[in-house]
Amino acid sequence: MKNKMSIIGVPMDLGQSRRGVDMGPSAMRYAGAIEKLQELQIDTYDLGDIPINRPDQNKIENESNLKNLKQVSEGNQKLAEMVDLEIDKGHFPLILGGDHSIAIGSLAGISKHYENLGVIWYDAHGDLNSSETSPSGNIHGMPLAASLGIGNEELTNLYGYAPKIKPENIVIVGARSLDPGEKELIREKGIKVFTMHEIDQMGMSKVMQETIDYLKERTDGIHLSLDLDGLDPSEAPGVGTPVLGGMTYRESHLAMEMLAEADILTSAEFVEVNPILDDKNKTATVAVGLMGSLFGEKLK
Ligand SMILES: NC(=[NH2+])NCCC[C@H](N)C(=O)O
Ligand SMILES: [Mn+2]
Ligand SMILES: [Mn+2]
Repeated sequence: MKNKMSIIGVPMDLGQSRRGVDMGPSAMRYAGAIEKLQELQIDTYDLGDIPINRPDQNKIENESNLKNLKQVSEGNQKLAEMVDLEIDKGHFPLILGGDHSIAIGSLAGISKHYENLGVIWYDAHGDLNSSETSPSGNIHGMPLAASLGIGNEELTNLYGYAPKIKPENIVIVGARSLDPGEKELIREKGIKVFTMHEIDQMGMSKVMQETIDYLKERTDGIHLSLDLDGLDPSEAPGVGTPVLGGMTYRESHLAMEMLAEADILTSAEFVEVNPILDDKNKTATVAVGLMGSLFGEKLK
């Protein structure tokens, strides 16, 4: 892994309907994210937070059913530019969310640098909806589809090109809440998914080994998009869309340790930390602990 890391906060809460996830970057910084990285001898550049415009409450700004489309795409455009620039400098981008809609901007900025960007989507959800299939109109349920070039053009064509990624370069880990349209897309595109069922049956070690082996041979860079709701809500309660039966704290640390060991990541993001819904900043603290394992912290 690169030894220079750029931290980019994205205080975005407009991709879903529960306020507070905009404070995720602060919560993770407060939980010691920067200090943790410095402890690991990583040259850390904290670039602060990207400004996110608030919607004008007095006017309905778009005709589509996508909530806050304008502000979400504006924020993502800025994020894409910033990520792109940091990679140009040779830095590893670590993005702190914010709701998961920010993956649209992250991937837009990252993917320009790779022919075959791999994506590990660590999440209870597939985030493979489009305006046609979304049950909620929340853009945080759409970033993976948008990056595949599916959905509203303002999202799919963000940063001026589409698609950002290929279906065969994605691995979803921890899925347990998939909408009908998402299941159909997974089947149609042959997207690799390890649901909780497979994690229970195979064990996390085997799941991660297969994920690593699968992506290593077909990609030239790998982005980890880690949604804290991938973990069980008993261990990560501060999320807006919790789903029971998730990956444990230990399984998640093992996954991060295996990624560190394989040394395959070229960028990462931690999203959906909502300190308002949290229990004494527990979820942000878990996120920072996972960053430790992901970036090489050793137990002995
Ligand atoms: N990043 C997330 N937490 N996504 C949750 C998405 C929930 C649901 N599938 C939707 O599209 O509305
Ligand atoms: Mn999720
Ligand atoms: Mn998600």
